[in-house]
Amino acid sequence: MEKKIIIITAPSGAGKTTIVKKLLATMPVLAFSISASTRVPRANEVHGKDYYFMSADEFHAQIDQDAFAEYEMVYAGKYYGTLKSELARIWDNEQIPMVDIDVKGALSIKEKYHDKALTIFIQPPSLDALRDRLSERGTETQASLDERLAKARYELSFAHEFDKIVVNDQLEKAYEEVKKLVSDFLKIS
Ligand SMILES: Nc1ncnc2c1ncn2[C@@H]1O[C@H](COP(=O)(O)OP(=O)(O)OP(=O)(O)O)[C@@H](O)[C@H]1O
Ligand SMILES: Nc1nc2c(ncn2[C@@H]2O[C@H](COP(=O)(O)O)[C@@H](O)[C@H]2O)c(=O)[nH]1
Repeated sequence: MEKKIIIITAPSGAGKTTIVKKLLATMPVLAFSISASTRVPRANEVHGKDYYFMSADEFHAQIDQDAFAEYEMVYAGKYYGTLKSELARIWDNEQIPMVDIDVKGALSIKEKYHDKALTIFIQPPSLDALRDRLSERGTETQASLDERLAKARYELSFAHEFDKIVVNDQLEKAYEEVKKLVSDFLKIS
């Protein structure tokens, strides 16, 4: 099987994880690429399912071993990275990695795998909608919300660096659009 990769990126709160979860539920050929992160797990998050949670020392040891396809310090001094071993695990399983990462990380991984990658930028309808979604998700403090919104303004300017832009105004419509892009890319119906 050809080693393809799908990269979904967006500012925090745009809805990429929601769309990715819906795709994973209907397209068994896709597998979620579990990132490594030094952030604290949220309630209900599971090590080895949502993230490989690591201490900063463990993460740095992985950097020293050149274990990452990409990594970034994304928020609040916390590192997030895509492990090469995770991509290999998914390809070995005859599946396609679905990589849900921040904009800078997506630009570097696109550079690395450009010949086999489909990159999709999920665009929120507005910054106000982004603020509302992050507030309603209930995961952020005022400080982390401000940090994510400030970064979103910058990230939105990179939308055109990606293969496709999908506006997530109505979830179902955005999901169907992404599903069609992925199906066309993988040549499956
Ligand atoms: N089209 C939509 N309309 C309204 N709410 C939405 C829509 N899409 C997603 N949401 C909600 O917005 C919130 C943020 O979505 P989600 O967690 O998927 O964003 P994200 O881009 O993955 O964020 P992060 O990068 O922080 O992980 C969630 O509570 C989700 O249910
Ligand atoms: N560059 C990378 N960014 C990643 C990776 N895994 C997740 N992320 C992005 O981090 C933010 C914050 O996530 P949260 O779970 O704390 O809300 C979000 O934009 C993720 O997409 C990664 O491996 N590399």
